[in-house]
Amino acid sequence: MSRLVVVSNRLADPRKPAAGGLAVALGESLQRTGGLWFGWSGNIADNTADGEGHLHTRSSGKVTLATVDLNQNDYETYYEGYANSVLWPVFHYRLDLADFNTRYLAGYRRVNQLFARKLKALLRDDDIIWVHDYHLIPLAAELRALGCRQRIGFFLHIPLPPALMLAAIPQHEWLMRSLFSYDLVGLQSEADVSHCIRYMTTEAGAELLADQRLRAHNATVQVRAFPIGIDVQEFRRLGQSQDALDTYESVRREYSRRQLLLGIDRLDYSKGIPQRVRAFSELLERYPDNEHSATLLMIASPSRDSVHAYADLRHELEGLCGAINGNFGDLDWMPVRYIHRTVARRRVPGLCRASRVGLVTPLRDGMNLVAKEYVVAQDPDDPGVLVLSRFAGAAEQLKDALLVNPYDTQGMAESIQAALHMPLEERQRRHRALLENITRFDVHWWRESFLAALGASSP
Ligand SMILES: O=P(O)(O)OC[C@H]1O[C@H](O[C@H]2O[C@H](CO)[C@@H](O)[C@H](O)[C@H]2O)[C@H](O)[C@@H](O)[C@@H]1O
Ligand SMILES: O=c1ccn([C@@H]2O[C@H](COP(=O)(O)OP(=O)(O)O)[C@@H](O)[C@H]2O)c(=O)[nH]1
Repeated sequence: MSRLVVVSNRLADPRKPAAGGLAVALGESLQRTGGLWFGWSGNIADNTADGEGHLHTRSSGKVTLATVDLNQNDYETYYEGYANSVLWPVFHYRLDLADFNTRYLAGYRRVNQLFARKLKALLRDDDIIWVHDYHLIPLAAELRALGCRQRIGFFLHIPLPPALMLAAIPQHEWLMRSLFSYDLVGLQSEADVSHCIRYMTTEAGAELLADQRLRAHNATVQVRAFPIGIDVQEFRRLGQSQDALDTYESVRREYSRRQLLLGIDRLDYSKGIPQRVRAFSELLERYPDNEHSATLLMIASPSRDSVHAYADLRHELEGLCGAINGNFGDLDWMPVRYIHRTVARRRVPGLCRASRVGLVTPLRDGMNLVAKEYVVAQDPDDPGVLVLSRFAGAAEQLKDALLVNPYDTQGMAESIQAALHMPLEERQRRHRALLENITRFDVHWWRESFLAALGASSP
């Protein structure tokens, strides 16, 4: 049987839980299949003779982890620069936040070339290679240039925006052309697939063939949606652990007189966190019955904080939370608890189960795994309600959530009020339907269906 080689910027030890959806999902997937997981070590090392990072390998169960250090310049231009100041904002529809600094592209190309060189030395002829996310779009082209003939698939974890938005990236032709070096390109949603096909046919002159295959530049690539899922069984097991039970009990005790609303995100402008706080403020204004009762608990895990837009967001949020607590708070009630810290993953199920409402309100999100985790964590006899942005990839699947528009403050306040007062029977019905979908399309379905399609693609 062929070995699976997974390549991603961010790795996690597959036997240790991690924050960030990609690392969580890939760790859980690789635990099943075994194989090689290659990517950035997370370290910055400037002291090598050739200026190139060392390769480290170690085993973790059935998985070999192979990682490369980056030097400071590459970290700044590739990770903070091209990946997180060009591709991340544009792919999340935020052209206003993009910084098209020409220095970034060189770093992005250099690191993709470095990864290709280091990885090639580890490859076997019959490996199946699965590359992940926007950091590594040109990796297959670099591997092909070095003579690699293996099957290579690509999965994009973030949204793919409409054609004209992509076209704002000065190097969009080069970037999108490099997708033709893959045999299969997987996206999170049907909306992303339609944007990709439209871009390829209108901007790249591609011909659309049967089965969503596109032909251009002497190559054919298939583009399909494979919405990522969670490991439902593993998350349930996590929910039954002592840590999860303790978290649940202590949160229930602390908020016994309150209705808890919960948000868990990386502190990222794509997650719609200020919009959520404004909607909560509107809720208290319009429906005063919630005063002294509703409490918004927001866990905002630090992320990419040396990129300007993230620091700005942090300040904005601190101001908003301070204002709402000042305006509405009382001696015995703080409406918002904002925690700028990562909570250990083992605490996530207990927090979700103790909350009456799960607030997942991104302005754009590739998928959003927290939405799925929130549902799985609920007590089926007395489930909480998921309030979900229609702009999260998850909304294409989770139609039984209360779908909201995060730009509509009033509408979102009304939906939160409806969630807080939803009759038990309706909560149970919605929860059953959501759980069925999440269980059916779990992370193993995602991995198996992507790899089956990659195996069936013409090499
Ligand atoms: O690695 P970081 O820069 O710290 O960021 C964490 C990850 O964020 C993004 O996650 C995405 O993948 C999730 C799983 O498919 C998806 O649910 C979510 O909507 C995406 O935002 C990013 O795409 C990853 O590469 C990062 O590792
Ligand atoms: O403080 C935190 C914040 C997030 N997470 C986990 O990190 C993942 C976030 O994935 P998601 O797809 O929602 O968003 P991303 O951060 O990847 O954009 C989920 O599994 C969360 O449970 C966590 O364990 N602790």
